[in-house]
Amino acid sequence: MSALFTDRLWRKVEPIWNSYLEHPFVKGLGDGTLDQEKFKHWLKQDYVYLIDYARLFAIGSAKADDLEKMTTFAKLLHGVLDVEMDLHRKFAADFGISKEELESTEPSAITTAYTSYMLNLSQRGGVENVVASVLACEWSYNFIGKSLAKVPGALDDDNFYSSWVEMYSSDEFTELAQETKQLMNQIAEGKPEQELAKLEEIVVRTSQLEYMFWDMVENKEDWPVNI
Ligand SMILES: Cc1ncc(C[n+]2csc(CCO)c2C)c(N)n1
Repeated sequence: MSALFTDRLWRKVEPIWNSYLEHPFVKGLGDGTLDQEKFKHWLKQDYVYLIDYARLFAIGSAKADDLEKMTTFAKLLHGVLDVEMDLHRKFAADFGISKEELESTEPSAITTAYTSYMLNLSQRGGVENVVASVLACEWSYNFIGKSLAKVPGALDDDNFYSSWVEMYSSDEFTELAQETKQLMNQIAEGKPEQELAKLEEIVVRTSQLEYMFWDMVENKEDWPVNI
C-alpha cells in the first residue's frame, strides 16, 4: 500500500502549524487572556471569511464527479453555514453585535487575499484544487483545538473562550477534518508527482495565509483592499 498523501503534507506543514501554537492570539484563546477587542476582530473577519469559504464547498459539490464526493461537500457546506457560523453568531450576540453587523464587515486585505487565493484556484482547477484549498483551514483549526484542549483550564467555564476550544476540538469537527483528509487521499491516489507537488503547494500556501490571518487579528488590522 502506498503512503498516505496527507502524511507527506503533514511533514511539510507541521513546523508552520506548530508556530500557530506559539502565536499570542492562539495562546490567549487557550489560557483565556486574549483581549476581547481582538477576539471581536476575529469574529467579524472570520465571519466574512467563512461566507466565501462556504462557496468553496458549493464549487466542490458542483465539480464532484460522483455522488459520494458531492454529498461530502454538501455536508461540509452545512457544517460551515449552520454549525461553525452559529458559534460566531452566538459570541457576537453576547457582545451585542448583530448578525447584520457581522455580515457587513469589510474584509481586511489578508482576508481578501486568503479567500481570493482559494476561490481562484478552485474555480480554475478541478475538485482536487478545491480539496487542497480547504484542507489546511479545517485540519489546522482541529489541530489547534485539540492542542489547546490539553492546556490546563482551557475547557473550564471561567475561560471565556472555552466554547471556542470545545467546538474546534469536538468529535464533530475532528470527523469533518478526517473526512476532508480522506477525500484528499482518495483524490491524490495515482496522480503523478508533478500534480501532487502543485497540491502540496496549495496546502503550504494556505497554511502560511492562516498564520497571516492570526497576525491580522492579533494586530486588529482592518485596512481593506479593493480588487
Ligand atoms: C481563517 C480560518 N481558518 C480556518 C477556520 C476553520 N474552519 C473553516 S471551515 C471549517 C470546517 C467546517 O465548518 C473550519 C474548521 C476558520 N474558521 N477561519
